[in-house]
Amino acid sequence: MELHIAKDPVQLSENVAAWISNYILEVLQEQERFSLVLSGGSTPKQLFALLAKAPYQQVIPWEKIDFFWGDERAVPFEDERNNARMAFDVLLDKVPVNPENIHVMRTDIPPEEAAAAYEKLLKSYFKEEENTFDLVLLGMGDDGHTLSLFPGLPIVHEQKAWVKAFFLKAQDMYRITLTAPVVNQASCVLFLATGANKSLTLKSVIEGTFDAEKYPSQLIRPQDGELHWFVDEAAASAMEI
Ligand SMILES: O=C(O)[C@H](O)[C@@H](O)[C@H](O)[C@H](O)COP(=O)(O)O
Repeated sequence: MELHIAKDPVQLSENVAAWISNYILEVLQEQERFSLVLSGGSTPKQLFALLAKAPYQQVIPWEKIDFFWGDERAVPFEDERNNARMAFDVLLDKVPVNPENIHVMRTDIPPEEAAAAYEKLLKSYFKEEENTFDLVLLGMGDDGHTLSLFPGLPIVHEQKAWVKAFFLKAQDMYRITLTAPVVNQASCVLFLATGANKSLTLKSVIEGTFDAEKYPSQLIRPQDGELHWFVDEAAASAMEI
């Protein structure tokens, strides 16, 4: 695991944008297409906005990227809580992407059907490849959740399925989410976390003993890939380093 600490959220977004852009260009020297998983939540918004502007808008070969999502709130696309909607508003509507390469988790059909359809899509996209996504962007909630893997829920123990839907009582909505097993087959996973309100949880996730039931973010350990945490000083403030 590699930890990158930035001064504040602005510097963090700048560092991550530069890092991602280099990584995409490097990987595309070896292969034709790049698979990228976008995250929801508020932290990546600033990053997406940067990527939509110069120099990244011009430098990144957007047409070679296949876009996926880590999780989705089962609300209509028009609803501002919809993760895909945020990515379109801030990034995808502003860069030269091919709509055919954007793979949203559908919210216009029952959540279980959407999860099954997404799993089918991923299995056919990755076929027999050893690794799945080239890059997965993730966020971490104050409670240690990532994706829609919330503390204490059965989804945390999923070993087999790549995508699952379930009703999240606490938010009175269905969630559709990738599971830890499919993310752990990715070539590279990058967590973004900012703010003092995440500091104690971040310390437990990174430096504490393994307790995935309590801190689902600990489930993310790519078997054969890289794991990077990009955090700001406030989020890192409780850690030993
Ligand atoms: O749809 C979601 O809610 C997420 O994808 C979720 O896992 C998110 O990444 C974290 O909750 C962090 O969110 P913030 O960046 O808003 O703190």
